[in-house]
Amino acid sequence: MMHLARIKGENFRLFEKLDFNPHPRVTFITGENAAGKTSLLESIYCLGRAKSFRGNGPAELAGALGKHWQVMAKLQKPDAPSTTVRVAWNTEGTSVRFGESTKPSTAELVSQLPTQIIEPAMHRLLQDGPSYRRSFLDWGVFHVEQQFFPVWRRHQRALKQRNKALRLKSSPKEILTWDEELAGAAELILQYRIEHLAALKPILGEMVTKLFNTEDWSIELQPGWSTDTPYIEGLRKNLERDRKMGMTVEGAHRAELKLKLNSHQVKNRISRGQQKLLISALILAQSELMYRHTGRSPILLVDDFSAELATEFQRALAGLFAQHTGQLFITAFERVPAFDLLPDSSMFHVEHGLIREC
Ligand SMILES: Nc1ncnc2c1ncn2[C@@H]1O[C@H](COP(=O)(O)OP(=O)(O)OP(=O)(O)O)[C@@H](O)[C@H]1O
Repeated sequence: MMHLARIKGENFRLFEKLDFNPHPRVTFITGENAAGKTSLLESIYCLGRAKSFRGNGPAELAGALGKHWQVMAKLQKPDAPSTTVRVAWNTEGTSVRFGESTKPSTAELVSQLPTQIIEPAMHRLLQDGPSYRRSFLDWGVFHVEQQFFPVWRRHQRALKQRNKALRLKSSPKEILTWDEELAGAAELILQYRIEHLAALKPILGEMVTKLFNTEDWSIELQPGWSTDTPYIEGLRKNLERDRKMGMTVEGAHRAELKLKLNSHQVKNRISRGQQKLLISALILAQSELMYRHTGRSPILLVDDFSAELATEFQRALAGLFAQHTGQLFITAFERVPAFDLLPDSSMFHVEHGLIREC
């Protein structure tokens, strides 16, 4: 399986220098508070996404040595020469290098080095607004369906233009010029999302049934508009409302995923520990689907493994991770017995921005 074979960094947060050889399967990273565990995962995330997952701009990631940082890794693929990936920042901006390609687009990088993170702030995926669930869904569709990205981009462009025309109170004729493109893309996005969810359901179902000991669960897509009629008809029918609101009220950009467990919306009912298991199951199910479709698995970063979980849930989570076919990086304060369920692994310890193998 594709994996990162050597990771090096410079001046990345508290790491003046970073250089270690992770395990092709599972790398555990332990350390005290503020030792640098999350920063280490963040550096790997930057390699795959060219940005942080903590919502910080690139300048925030620069350490004490000045206004620059870089992260590099050797990406090893089965039966192929390794590729060097490098993401760097200085005051002129962020630059990315992927093998021979010196200016890959973010979409290219994301598709070449799929990376996912499970971290404490992810409870938003279940608790907060629909945009988090849409991003989750679309991440999976993007990696499984090659045609999705150009359609999604077309959709974003048409939506932006139509909304601009609505905001500027343009004439109905001008607004209508965007409808066909927007509607065509939105209908396709809906189809891709429906197909993805149908393929995801059985994989997720197996995980959820095992974790929660129930078959009473559901995941449902709300398309974002009333699908009784084609989207384009809705756009035309609701033109006056959209003009009044200054935006396109309905559409694929309003889609929502509804999750229920034991007949209740998960948002209102489940504990923090259960949320963590469910979010992990969602991400692992998508990873498995990606593996079945493309033969590739994402690199999975797991921050603060034990947080919110007592022993039994820790074992359940480790059991889930044991099914992951891709590379895993897992941080925790200390080694816990559940790690024994992932024996094909290496253990590292971080302290004040230094990493050493244990
Ligand atoms: N740009 C930066 N330059 C130098 N140090 C930084 C920078 N950004 C953050 N730090 C420091 O790095 C330290 C490590 O933070 P990090 O979040 O990686 O720790 P952690 O091991 O995940 O801790 P916890 O388990 O408490 O979440 C913090 O003390 C933080 O102040």
